[in-house]
Amino acid sequence: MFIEVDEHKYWVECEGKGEPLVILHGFTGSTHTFRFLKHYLPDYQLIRIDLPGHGRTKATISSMEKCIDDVSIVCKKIGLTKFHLLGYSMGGRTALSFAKKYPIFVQSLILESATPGIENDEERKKRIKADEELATFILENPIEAFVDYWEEIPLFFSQKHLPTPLKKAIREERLAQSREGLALSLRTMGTGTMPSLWNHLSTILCPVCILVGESDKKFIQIGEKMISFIQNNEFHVIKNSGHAIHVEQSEIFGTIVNEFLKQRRM
Ligand SMILES: C=C(O[C@H]1C=C[C@H](C(=O)CCC(=O)O)[C@@H](C(=O)O)[C@@H]1O)C(=O)O
Repeated sequence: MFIEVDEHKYWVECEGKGEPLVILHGFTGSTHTFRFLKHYLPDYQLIRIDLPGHGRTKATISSMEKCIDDVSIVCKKIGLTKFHLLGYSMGGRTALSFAKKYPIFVQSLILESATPGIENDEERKKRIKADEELATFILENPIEAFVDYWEEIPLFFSQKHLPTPLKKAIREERLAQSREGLALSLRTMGTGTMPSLWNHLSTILCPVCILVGESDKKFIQIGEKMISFIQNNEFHVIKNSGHAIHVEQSEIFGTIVNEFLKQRRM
């Protein structure tokens, strides 16, 4: 269904019964990304939202702040006052930003391969420049050229061993995104553009489950640093997986999420 927030229209998929879990996909993803999770979470109401620039959502977003404000209104409009929140990569950055600003909503937080942003000003400026160059590349080339590039970044090397049908499905989801939407996402909600949350992690008081892939060295380091600031946390390094654990180790991912949620019921 579409939920309107000002002039924006968010595509939201809701299914299942039980405690609510709001799920936020990653860059190039959509509500399709986590549809499989219903098989591992039969006792939950799953709410998947297409983030700005992705899927069927129509939102000329201006910032991460505006995105999480919109998400808060979407959740209120569908009757959610308290929910578990799961985010993957870009969705993890968004979930963390949301939990910092709207803690009253968040029963527990699950972060897959997520960063709280970039603390160092010089590093942040470099990332903003890199994301701008990527956004320009996306707009100046066919979507196939971007997806060809994106599939080859080191973060996804471990996906090369995946079964062909699964690789095909991931590629098709990426090809289905609009170039304008992806560029908008990078320019307005990118890792460098978003305000760094590093100095705010200690204010996150809800239970936090952090998952990273064994071969994703960058995000293992980020996760290990994050848990030193987050009071109530559990940290999982998933064997035989890279950045997209939910793809590479779906069963382990679903089992950990289900176990974590069962111990944090409302
Ligand atoms: C390449 C880096 O950052 C990008 C990688 C992962 C994030 C993501 O959401 C990818 C999801 C996917 O394609 O499966 C993306 C983001 O957070 O927006 C980052 O731009 C990196 O080395 O940090």
